[in-house]
Amino acid sequence: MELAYKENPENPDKFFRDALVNMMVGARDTTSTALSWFFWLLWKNPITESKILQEIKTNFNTEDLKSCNLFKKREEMHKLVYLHAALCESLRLFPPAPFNHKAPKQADVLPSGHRVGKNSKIVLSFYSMGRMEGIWGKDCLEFKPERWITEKGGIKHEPSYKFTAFNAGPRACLGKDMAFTQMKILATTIIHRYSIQVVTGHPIVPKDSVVLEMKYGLRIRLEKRS
Ligand code: HEM
Repeated sequence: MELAYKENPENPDKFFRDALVNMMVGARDTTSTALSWFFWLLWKNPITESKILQEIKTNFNTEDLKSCNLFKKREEMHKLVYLHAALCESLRLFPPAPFNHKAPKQADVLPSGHRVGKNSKIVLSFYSMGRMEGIWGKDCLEFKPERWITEKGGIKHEPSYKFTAFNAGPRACLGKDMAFTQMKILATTIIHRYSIQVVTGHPIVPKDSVVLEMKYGLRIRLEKRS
């Protein structure tokens, strides 16, 4: 975008349009898609939901919970280890950016020994990588937030070349921290007030698209917690 602006400084409208579309697709659509899959997985895994609810109640006092005055300090965000783990697990199984592609500037040999020609394109399927037994183990298809938690109860950090939802290397997502912040605020605010019930019979199917949205959306009923 910076390059586009420098090459064409007399047309700032195009620059701002591109910046805006970039943010809408790269920041808004990815985060909202991640949350749809997350809430669907919670509905399918009520034990995970109750563990998150318990974690919220343990870490916030009743007054703050009632007034939604939740994240006054950034450190509060790091207390919700189980919620963080459940979000990572959801992003592993349903990465909002399900694939990426790269092209070499010149013919090269990959560390694996594969030769790539100047005009080749390498397609990386982040969706498949998140479900490969060789990468995540025998239980790779199970939704298991525990895999992200260390024996000492902290977050287990996985290398970005393994957990690829935010891409890896120099073009990795710049908004990763902001995305987690937004998802945690939203998830905490909703989960401590409501239980999400997916409408019976509503089909949940991934859309064949650059952003892994739900083809028919997520139709839900909110049940207020007592
Ligand atoms: C769950 C939410 C998100 C996911 C899964 C995600 C994922 C990604 C991925 C896979 C890329 C690499 C795209 C490519 O190479 O073609 C990327 C790039 C980027 N993301 Fe995110 N993103 C998320 C949220 C956000 C948010 C909230 C922001 C900003 C507030 C953001 C800003 C960016 C930017 C600026 C880049 C381009 C980085 C570069 O090319 O140097 N993202 N993101």
